[in-house]
Amino acid sequence: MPAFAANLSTLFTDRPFLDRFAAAADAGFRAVEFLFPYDHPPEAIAERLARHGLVQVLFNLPPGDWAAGERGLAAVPGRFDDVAAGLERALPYVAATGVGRVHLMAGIGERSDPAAVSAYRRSVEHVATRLGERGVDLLLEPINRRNMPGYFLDDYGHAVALIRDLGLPNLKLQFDVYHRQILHGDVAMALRALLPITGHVQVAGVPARNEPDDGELDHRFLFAELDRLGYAGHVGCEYNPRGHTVDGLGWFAPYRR
Ligand SMILES: O=C(O)C(=O)[C@@H](O)CO
Ligand SMILES: [Mg+2]
Repeated sequence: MPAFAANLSTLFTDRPFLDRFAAAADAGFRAVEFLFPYDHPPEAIAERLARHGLVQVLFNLPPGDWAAGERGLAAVPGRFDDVAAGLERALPYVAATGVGRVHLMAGIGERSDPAAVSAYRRSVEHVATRLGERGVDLLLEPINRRNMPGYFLDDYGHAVALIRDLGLPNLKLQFDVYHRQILHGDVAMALRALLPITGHVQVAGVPARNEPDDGELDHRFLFAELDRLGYAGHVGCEYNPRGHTVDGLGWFAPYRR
């Protein structure tokens, strides 16, 4: 049975961020992930993890100025220094939480633009190398453009080619089942092919991005498939609940440990 992580940026959002750790633990989760921790000191997050016996499995490196529309800077030409500074800003959170993997967002840009392609490669290589010195994985996540208009990395082929080409042992794919289905479909076959380079899996129903029991995919089949494939990581529950988070956790009951 796969282990599940509550995404605290999308679940339990009826309470302040730091109170979501308790809610996740009370609901039976043993692990959490979230998008960004940077509004809170690293020690405050570490304290909540310890208090509730939770493992931190993932968060994102700083994305630039989100309010201004930035969605990461890795593929934005001329912003390498900001990417490097973002990594330094994140390192105290990596140390405090003990997280084993972080996601680097690519940003807005075109894969047909050679300057963006080479900026992305340079950023990814730098950040992965620095994280590798600390035993931390760097993840790249293809994201569909309906949810994130203009996002550079909206293609599995591009992500996989870069991961294979750089050949860094700690550089891996963030396989978000929701985005995969919207971008390319063929989810189970892609899991089979890409599991060796997959560092994290996330899930949501398609197309509404609600609970995984909702929509066109059979979540029970996919979770069993992850077992058959020997996936040893976590599945991040990155969905927007239909109502109150706890009321929608019926799908989770058979997987609670
Ligand atoms: O949008 C998603 O899907 C994510 O996983 C976010 O972490 C994007 O950063
Ligand atoms: Mg995701």
